[in-house]
Amino acid sequence: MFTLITAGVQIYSDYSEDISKVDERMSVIETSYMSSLSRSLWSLDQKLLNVQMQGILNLPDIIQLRLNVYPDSEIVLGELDSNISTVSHTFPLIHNSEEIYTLGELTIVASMEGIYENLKRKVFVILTTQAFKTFFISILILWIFQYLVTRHLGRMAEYAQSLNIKHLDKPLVLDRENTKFNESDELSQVTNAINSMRLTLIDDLQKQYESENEIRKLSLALEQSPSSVLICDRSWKIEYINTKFSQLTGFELNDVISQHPRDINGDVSTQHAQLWDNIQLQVERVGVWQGEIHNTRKGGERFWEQSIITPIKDNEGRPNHYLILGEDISIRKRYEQQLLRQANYDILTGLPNRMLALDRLKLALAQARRDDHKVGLMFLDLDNFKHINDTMGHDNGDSLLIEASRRISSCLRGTSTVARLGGDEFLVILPSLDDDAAAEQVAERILQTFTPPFILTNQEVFISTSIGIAIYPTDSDTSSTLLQHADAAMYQAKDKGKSSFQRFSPEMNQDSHERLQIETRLRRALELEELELYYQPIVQASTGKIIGAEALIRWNNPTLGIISPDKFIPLAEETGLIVPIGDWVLNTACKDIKHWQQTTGMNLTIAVNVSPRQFRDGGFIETVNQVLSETQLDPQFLELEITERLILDKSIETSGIFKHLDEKGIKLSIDDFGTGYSALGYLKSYPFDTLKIDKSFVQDVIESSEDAALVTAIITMAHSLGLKVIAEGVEEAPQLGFLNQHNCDYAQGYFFSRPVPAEDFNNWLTKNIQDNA
Ligand SMILES: Nc1nc2c(ncn2[C@@H]2O[C@H](COP(=O)(O)O[C@H]3[C@@H](O)[C@H](n4cnc5c(=O)[nH]c(N)nc54)O[C@@H]3COP(=O)(O)O)[C@@H](O)[C@H]2O)c(=O)[nH]1
Repeated sequence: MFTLITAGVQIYSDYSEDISKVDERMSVIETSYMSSLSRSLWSLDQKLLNVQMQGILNLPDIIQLRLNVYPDSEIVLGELDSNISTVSHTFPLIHNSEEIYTLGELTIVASMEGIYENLKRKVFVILTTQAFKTFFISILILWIFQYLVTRHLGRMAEYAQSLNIKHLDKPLVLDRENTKFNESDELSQVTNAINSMRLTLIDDLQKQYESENEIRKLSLALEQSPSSVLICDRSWKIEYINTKFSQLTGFELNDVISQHPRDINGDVSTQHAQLWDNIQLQVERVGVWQGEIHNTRKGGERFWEQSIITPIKDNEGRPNHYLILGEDISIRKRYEQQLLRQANYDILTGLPNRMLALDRLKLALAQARRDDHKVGLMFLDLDNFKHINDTMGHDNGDSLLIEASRRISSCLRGTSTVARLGGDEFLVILPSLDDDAAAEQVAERILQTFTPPFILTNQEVFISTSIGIAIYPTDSDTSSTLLQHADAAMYQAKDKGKSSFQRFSPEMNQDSHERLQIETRLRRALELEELELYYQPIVQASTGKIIGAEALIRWNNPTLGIISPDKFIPLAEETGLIVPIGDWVLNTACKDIKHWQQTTGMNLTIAVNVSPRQFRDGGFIETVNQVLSETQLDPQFLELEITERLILDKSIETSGIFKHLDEKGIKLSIDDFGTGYSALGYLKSYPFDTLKIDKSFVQDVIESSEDAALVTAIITMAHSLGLKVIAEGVEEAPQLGFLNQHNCDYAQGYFFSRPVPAEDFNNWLTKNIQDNA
């Protein structure tokens, strides 16, 4: 097109040039001939006129001359062919003298044929050359375009066609060198665009893969969720249930699809409908509902479900689905009910426990206040229960408690409450009493029901109970004070000689207060360093030479003064405080005896008392090992004093502990021998080294022939079993004489020394060594 236009322009320009040549010729004729023609005409010189006109006619392209001579003659030269194109110019012929005369006019007709012929030729030549030129240039351009562009476009097209999800690994690379000139040309741009599209595609595919994985994972999680899952549409119509839901309820999707979750359990009660109205309202307003629903399985079985219901919101935050997560909590519910029962009832006896008893007491007091009645409160504690429990074992102890609770209950009216507070303590609440005497009558009846023996493993056992009574409103109008008063009265009854009841009187408060005070202060005695060890020497009976000492604890409280171990050890045992206290005693005693061994160079033994409660504590052996390793005391110089009570306590697995202690080389002695109730067979079965004759026998050994016989028998028996014998409570020389006479090995008592603080013991030790040197 461009070539055609330029060719057209060139042809037109040549044509215009040829035309202008004609015009030029005309103007040459005008300037060259017109004045001479005018003169020839003025002078009427026809010959010259003809010559001049012939001269004009001979000019190129001029084919005809028409000379109009005014007024009416005309001279025509040349032929005019009507088939050819002409152009004519007419020139006036003017004679310019003094006056101007227009003599005629000359019309010159020029043929255009030459011009047209010339034009045709030129058109042909131009078009032909242009066509060739265009053709070759086009070929060249096409080739260059093909080399530089088209083949790359083809490569791109081919790449784009082969581009699919599976073949995204190779980038598009053009078959050309990358130079700085082409690095940002269109092909590079397109290539980069395709490659970045490929990367975006890879990225998108990766994301799609990840999100598909995520969706798959989530849907698997939903499907395999241990909770039941139910999804409803925005109108609360079920759309989806997971496997757990089907397992839990027995319903398949077809059973429940499009139903409201409220309706699937078939409960048409208004209460159930109300619950679901509340659930929907709360979920829509608050965004979550949590609670327990009593549901029904397909088979009709009821179960408790813990549910969480939340909306699933769309991107605009509008709920478009609802998610119901459920968990079968029937077992937990049952367990809770059981716990509730356990929380309120004593498992062993089935009686109300302390918590429920206190509730009932408060209720009884409120009612009595309203009705202006009295309430009787009895605190019962079985006498010597601990001994039975320790000696006959816990199973027998349990049977005894069950039978005791049965006997107590049998003495009461239906409106009364008997509760077990723990251990061997019971509480009886007598509501709506008319007078104080009524409570005492009940107490009397209870005491009587304890008269017949209890049968424990075919053995008759006599057990009594001590009862403390407090009356509302006479003794107090609050439940806690009434309880304290009944407790104080019970202790008084025990002190009175057991198997009795005692009405509360204000003086009793003092005793129970004291007990409480001791307990509270004992808890802090260790950390306040109020405990101290006293040492009492143990000597060879024949020479009086020291062989060791017994560690005896003392409690020196700034407010209560020196408190005897008899008073606080039982309390420490009851409360469990004996474990940390016993650990402290063991550690201090081993440390002190190690010190005296080092200062005297003697192999002194330390005897330490161990309570059954310490044995029951799982960490006893570990504590002993740790103390020995910390104090570096050789185990053979530690003697643990164990009472018969421990041996007879079937609830403690003693033999393993004894075995371990024995293997370790630790000495074991049986303390207070003779005060126990049981057979002596155990002496053979346990690895004892020493037997300590109780001081009660030693003290009367001179006056009482029975005690003398007993002491003699014990020494003989112990020796026959390979045991050494220590006689405790030796206060007088005759007692020592008797013991020596009967070959008692060792002696301990005021005769030698009272238990004294460590410093005094150290002095005594030094003197004893000097005396026996
Ligand atoms: N579990 C622990 N029990 C301990 C510990 N320390 C002491 N106790 C026990 O407390 C009970 C009372 O002890 P205590 O008041 O120290 O009485 C001891 C001696 O003082 C006393 N004794 C010693 N010689 C005589 C004497 O000649 N006459 C006399 N009337 N009394 C004397 O005997 C008690 C020693 O008893 P025993 O242990 O049986 O050898 C007492 O049962 C201690 O066991 C402790 O750390 N842990």
